Amino acid sequence: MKHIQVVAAVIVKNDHVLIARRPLDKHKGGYWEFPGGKIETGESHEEALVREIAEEINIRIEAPQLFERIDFDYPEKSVSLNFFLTEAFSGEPEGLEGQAIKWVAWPELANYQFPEANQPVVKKLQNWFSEKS
Ligand SMILES: Nc1nc2c([nH]c(=O)n2[C@H]2C[C@H](O)[C@@H](COP(=O)(O)OP(=O)(O)OP(=O)(O)O)O2)c(=O)[nH]1
Ligand SMILES: [Mg+2]
Repeated sequence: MKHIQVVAAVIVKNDHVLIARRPLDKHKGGYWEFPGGKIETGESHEEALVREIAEEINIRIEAPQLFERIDFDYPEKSVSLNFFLTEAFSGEPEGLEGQAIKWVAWPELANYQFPEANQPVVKKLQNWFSEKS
C-alpha cells in the first residue's frame, strides 16, 4: 500500500483553531482538516510545514511544536500524520486553493467532520484547551 508522510498545523488564536475544508477532488474531499500536506524529498518536517501553510493558507507560521503523531491505514493509502501546534504567525489566513477556512471556537470542533485518522488529535486538542481555560 502507498505510504505518505504528512505534516499539518494546528493554528491557535485565543480559544479558536483554524481549520480548512479539503477540496472535493482530493482524498477525503469535503472533510475538515488541519491544513498541511506531504513532506517532499529532502525537507525537514518544519520546512515542509512552513511551506505547506504558506502555499495553502498564505501565512507564515512560527515556532511550531510537535503536538501529536498518528499512523493510520485508510483502505487506499496509509498515512503518518505529524501535527504541530503554533500560536504565532504573521499575515492574514486565506484559502489559496479555493478551500473554505474557518476559525472555530474549540467547543464547536465536535460539529465538524474530520477524517477518521484525526479522532485522537481532535480529542487531545479539546483536552489541551480545557486545561488551559
Ligand atoms: N493536511 C491534512 N491531511 C490529512 C489530515 N487528516 C488526514 O487524514 N489527512 C490525510 C489526507 C491526505 O491523504 C493526506 C494529506 O495530503 P494532502 O492532500 O493534504 O497533500 P498535499 O497538500 O501535499 O496535496 P497534493 O500533493 O495532493 O497537492 O493526509 C489533516 O488533518 N490534515
Ligand atoms: Mg494539503
